[in-house]
Amino acid sequence: MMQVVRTQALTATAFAPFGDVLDIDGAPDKIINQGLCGRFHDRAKLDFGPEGRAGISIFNAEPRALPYALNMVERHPDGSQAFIPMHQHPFLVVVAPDANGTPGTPLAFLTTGAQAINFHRNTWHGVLTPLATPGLFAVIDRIGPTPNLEEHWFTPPWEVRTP
Ligand SMILES: NC(=O)N[C@@H](O)C(=O)O
Ligand code: NI
Repeated sequence: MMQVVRTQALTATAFAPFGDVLDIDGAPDKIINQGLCGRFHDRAKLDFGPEGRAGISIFNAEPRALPYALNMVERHPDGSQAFIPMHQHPFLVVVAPDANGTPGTPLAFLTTGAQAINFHRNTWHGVLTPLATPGLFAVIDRIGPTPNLEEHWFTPPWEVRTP
């Protein structure tokens, strides 16, 4: 019997146990560039571990559609991972709490199109999941000597649906 998880709007508060939401909500921390730019300063907890370093990669991902079969979540024990869209389309962000080494009930968020996210180290999450073309993202994550990947496959998959 397939279990259903309903999408909800991404907010910094709801996402806080899992990571950071990067957006321009509220006033900027600094006004720079002769008053022509607001800087929302240092808004993500980046973590690349003692052996790793920061890397920026570009992901060009196939768009998915809702309802979405969530077959797998993964986590990166050695570092954080940020998804920064290079477009303004909402995308799907799935996370799950850890329950003694396996994921608990997943949560599914839809971004506004003007949000980026940063998963904290070792947070169960769905892989990058665009919902439109281009599925173009900058990804900031750990480059290092270890695999830095743990996967958990759901059988049966969860079904991600809008409310
Ligand atoms: N594997 C990879 O580079 N990306 C995944 O970690 C992901 O979360 O999409
Ligand atoms: Ni990942």
